[in-house]
Amino acid sequence: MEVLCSSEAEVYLHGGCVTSWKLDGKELLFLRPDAVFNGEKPISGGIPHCFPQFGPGPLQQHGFARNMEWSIVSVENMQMNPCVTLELKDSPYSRGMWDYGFRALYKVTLHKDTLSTQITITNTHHTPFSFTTALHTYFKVSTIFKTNRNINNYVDICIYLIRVMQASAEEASVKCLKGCKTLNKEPDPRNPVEGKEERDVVTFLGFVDCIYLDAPDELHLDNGLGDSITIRNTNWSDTVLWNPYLTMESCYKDFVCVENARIGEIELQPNQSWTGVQHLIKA
Ligand SMILES: O=P(O)(O)OC[C@H]1O[C@H](O)[C@H](O)[C@@H](O)[C@@H]1O
Repeated sequence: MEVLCSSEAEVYLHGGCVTSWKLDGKELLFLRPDAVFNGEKPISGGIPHCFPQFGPGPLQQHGFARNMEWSIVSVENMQMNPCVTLELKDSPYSRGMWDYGFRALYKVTLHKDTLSTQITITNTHHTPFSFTTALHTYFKVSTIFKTNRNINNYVDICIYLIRVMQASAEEASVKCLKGCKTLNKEPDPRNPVEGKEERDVVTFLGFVDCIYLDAPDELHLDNGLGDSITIRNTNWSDTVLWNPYLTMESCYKDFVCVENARIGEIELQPNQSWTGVQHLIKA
């Protein structure tokens, strides 16, 4: 997908995953170095789906939608903005894990400065079902710990200290979460610790795996690379921040996940639908 040569996006049918969003050639999403595109596992990076379970829970971590092949329903040009709609339906594979009929429609629209996604889940089963879900968006960032050299001499120490002093300009941060109730999944994801976010500006200075309940419908991400991205949503009530720190030593300095999520179960009656909209807007 491309808009007047200034913005581009890439979408894979495997997992219905947006893997790239570039403005003027600059990538704003992140693909982990362990990402593979052979269909053998979910694509690690971009905007993977978590459905029908955010997790942890009885199904595999983050559910099966990110493992499955989605299909194209339509490709349109909406007032010069390319738009692709993908579909995922239950199959013997999904029924083996979650025995319900469903239809997911995922519409991805690329505007000049905005990447918009709309997901609609419909219950096509004859009984109600419940699910949790998220868009597990990986953003490319810089953190203050990023240094391309080992700190082993006086010059390196000086460079490192200068970087730390410049941290406010160079590190990724998220604004607008102050006051939210938090469920910190560290140290035990199955028994999250309740709390409240007191910071105006949330940074990623170590391992982060935290749910923000009833988060605002607009957040601001500073990626530490000179870009400010507004994350606006409708119906995605919760937010999850994740950075794996040293558990992913090769790449933790280069991305953060800011995930629009529904942590509490959504129940759908037969033929009922739920829709969540996300806009990523480069300021
Ligand atoms: O490695 P994955 O299965 O993609 O999951 C990566 C992470 O996703 C979310 O942000 C969860 O809150 C984390 O608990 C989980 O570790």
